[in-house]
Amino acid sequence: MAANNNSDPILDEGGEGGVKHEAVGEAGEGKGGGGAAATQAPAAMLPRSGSRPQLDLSGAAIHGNLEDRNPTILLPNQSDDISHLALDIGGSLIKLVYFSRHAEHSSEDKRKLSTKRRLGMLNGGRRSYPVLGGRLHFVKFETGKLNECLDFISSKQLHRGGVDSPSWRSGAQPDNIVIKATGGGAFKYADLFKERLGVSLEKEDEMDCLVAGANFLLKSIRHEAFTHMDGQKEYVQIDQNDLFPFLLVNVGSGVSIIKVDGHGKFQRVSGTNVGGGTYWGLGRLMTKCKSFDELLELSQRGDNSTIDMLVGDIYGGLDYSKIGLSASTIASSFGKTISDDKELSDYRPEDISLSLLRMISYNIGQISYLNALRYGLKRIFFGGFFIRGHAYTMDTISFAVNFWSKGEAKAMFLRHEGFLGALGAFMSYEKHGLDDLRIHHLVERFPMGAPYVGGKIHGPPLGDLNEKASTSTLDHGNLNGFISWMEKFVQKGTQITAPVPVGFPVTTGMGGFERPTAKGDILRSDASAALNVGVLHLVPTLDVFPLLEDPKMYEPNTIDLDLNEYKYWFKILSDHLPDLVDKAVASEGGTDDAKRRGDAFAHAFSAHLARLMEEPAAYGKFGLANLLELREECLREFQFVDAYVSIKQRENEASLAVLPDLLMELDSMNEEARLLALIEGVLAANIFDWGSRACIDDFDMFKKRMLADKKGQPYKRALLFVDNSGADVVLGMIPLARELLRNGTEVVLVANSLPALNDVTANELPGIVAEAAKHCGILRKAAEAGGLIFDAMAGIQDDLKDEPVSVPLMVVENGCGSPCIDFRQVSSELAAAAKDADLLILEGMGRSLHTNLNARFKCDTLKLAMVKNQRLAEKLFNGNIYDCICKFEPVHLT
Ligand SMILES: CC(C)(COP(=O)(O)O)[C@@H](O)C(=O)NCCC(=O)O
Ligand SMILES: [Mn+2]
Repeated sequence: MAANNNSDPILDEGGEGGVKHEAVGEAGEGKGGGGAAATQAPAAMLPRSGSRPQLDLSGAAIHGNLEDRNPTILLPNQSDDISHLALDIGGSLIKLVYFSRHAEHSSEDKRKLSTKRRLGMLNGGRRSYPVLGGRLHFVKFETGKLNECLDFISSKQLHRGGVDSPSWRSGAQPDNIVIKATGGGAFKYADLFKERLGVSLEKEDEMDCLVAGANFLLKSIRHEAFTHMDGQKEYVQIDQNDLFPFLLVNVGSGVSIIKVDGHGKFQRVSGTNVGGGTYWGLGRLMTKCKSFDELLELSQRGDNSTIDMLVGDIYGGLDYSKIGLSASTIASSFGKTISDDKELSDYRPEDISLSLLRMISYNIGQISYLNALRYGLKRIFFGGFFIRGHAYTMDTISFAVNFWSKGEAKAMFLRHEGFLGALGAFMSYEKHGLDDLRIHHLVERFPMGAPYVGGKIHGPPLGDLNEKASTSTLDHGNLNGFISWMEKFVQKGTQITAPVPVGFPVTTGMGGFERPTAKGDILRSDASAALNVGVLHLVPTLDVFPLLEDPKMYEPNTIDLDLNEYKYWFKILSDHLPDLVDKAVASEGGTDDAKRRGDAFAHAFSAHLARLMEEPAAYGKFGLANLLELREECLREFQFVDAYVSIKQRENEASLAVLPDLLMELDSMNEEARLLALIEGVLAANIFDWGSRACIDDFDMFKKRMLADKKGQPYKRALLFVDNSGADVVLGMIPLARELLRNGTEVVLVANSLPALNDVTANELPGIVAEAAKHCGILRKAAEAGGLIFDAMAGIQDDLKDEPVSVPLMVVENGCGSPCIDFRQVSSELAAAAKDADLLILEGMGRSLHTNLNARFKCDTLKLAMVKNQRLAEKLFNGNIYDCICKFEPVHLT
């Protein structure tokens, strides 16, 4: 399976987290590696892989000539002095945490800047949090391969603060660089670091670091902690106000048990010398295994009953039920080996490994439980290299804790378990900037390491994309008589339906506690954990949407992705992949380079899908929205700026051509008929199909609010979350916006920050509105007053004061680069624009069906979508494909 094939260079990381050390010096971020990325033209135009705004624009001012198309924008609060690298050098592994800053492009900044001015967001002094725009990467090396680690640091110039740092740019040789490090190796290898990199290691206390790392993770990452029982991972939402005290058990070579009472407040209350080193040491002696992972892998196929003495062995196969012991409970680890006159060589190494693993895991679980009992703690978090995401180890520990505590105490594990110390060391920099981070400032991405930068792409080629048959999937029905513009807009969409050959892996749940279910040779542990821990994008400009009724209870995804759902969406996405690759390659001119990147993208995305099929919870709690966003992020990683760019342009042009007719038709209707035509128009244009029934139809309620109640009180400000380019926005949402403007409502068009499928972006929208405004006085007046038309002509209204101004029509970005929206993480400009809003209109399947169908807001909300998927229509509404949703949720009724 691709996801676990470490020799596949798609997985060969080295650039952006993940793990692989094999790729040292090869990949990079398009700068440090000095590889081919720098020579690729599209790359130069693309903010790499960040679907979120990254700069702190507070206090921004334009320097130089204002007439200049791309004037320099000075960002006084965008600080340079950010710590970049910290290390945890353990006996087995070296863990690196490093930070890379992320630059954004001035053309985008201009639009944002003018929007922020209009929203009055440039007021006030400095931010309340330090600047963190950038990414936190997690990388591991075996300590035995320390040289590779040094090469990696050197190739990326991490010890000099990265390639962006002033010292690097000026070519100066800084002679007194200090890097924070923890773990025994910080002492042992200090001289080597000085010799090879010219840096001094500043030692940080290991316990301090472990606790600081754990506290940071539990505070800042939404799905960091999980339970693991019977092969099932379940993410636990930690209440920030109820985090302390807890027990932190770090299982490294030995085991430390720490009672944590708060930030920097902890006590090492116990420990045991029987830990990971014991398992590895004894295991190595008894099985001749060459590595820890090999030993762990052996255990997967083991049967410990040949070695351990079980209760049933003593009680003639019976349970000892009086004291609650089943026949299969281990009475004595390795107990059977005393009575036989067998030699070591008579036992299977697999069985030995499993017996050892169970012995040590139980023991750790039991000692941890006893300490939790001693201090009255209910939560025990386990970390350290011994766990390494190994399902059976976690199950064994969980079982022990559950068993001894009779279900009272909970064993939990951390996704970044191996990085607690390194993270803590990073936090020990004076200006690490992580202290004030909130969950909503962090976005985790799972890059594959962009292997097209210098590496070769292995695996079967996708074949000649041009040879694939195209079929039309759009079916155009009747127009119900009154929307004659539709006829003029019939344009055939094509879709390639050839499937990508990616096998369905088997389930990997452990399926019961007593014995690990054999699951081939795949060990989902450190070896493949490269794909489990992503890169943390730190985005200080993200906010929680202020109109969410209850942010704590909010869950963006409408359906849970269980394995069955995964299988279904896996197939949909796989089926769609060749078409997407085709479009992406064409969008970059169809060059050889674009083809190569297209292949790489397809492989990388297929590997993600395969990984998730193997373990749906591998990347944290992952819903359909995350899956759809992952695809967009994957495209961006392979430097596809906008796969649908020309399709979008074509459809915008075609739609704009028929807009005048539509507006004329609408204007000839009475108010009531017009509102119906407008809402039907939005729904029809969302898929470009109709003849459907409404499975949720609150139109009459909305009409009452808009028409009957309006006279006294029209909406003050409506946020219209737009979806697709072309007919959807031009012939659906813009006419609806126009109607609201006509009623005296301010309209904020909210669009994606970055492209996703054929969705219109916030950068494209002013141009489209300006074109539409040519045909309509209402739009023209509103767009001019809001400065939109000036934006579209690439100028900025610099005469605007810094106070918020009431503008009738404006465009803001939503902070997303996905077809869906997670209202826990939106752009700060959207959050600012929401302050005075009393109507939300969410449009399209991604934003109002896959996500937010059940979301509640503090103001009236209209959700409009065409259900373009049969299964979903059946599942959610007992309906059919192309049914419509017109869901109106006025606040006074809730
Ligand atoms: C990707 C989408 C969420 C985009 O829909 P939109 O938000 O543009 O209405 C949606 O088209 C979708 O779920 N497509 C997959 C459905 C299918 O192919 O059956
Ligand atoms: Mn869309």
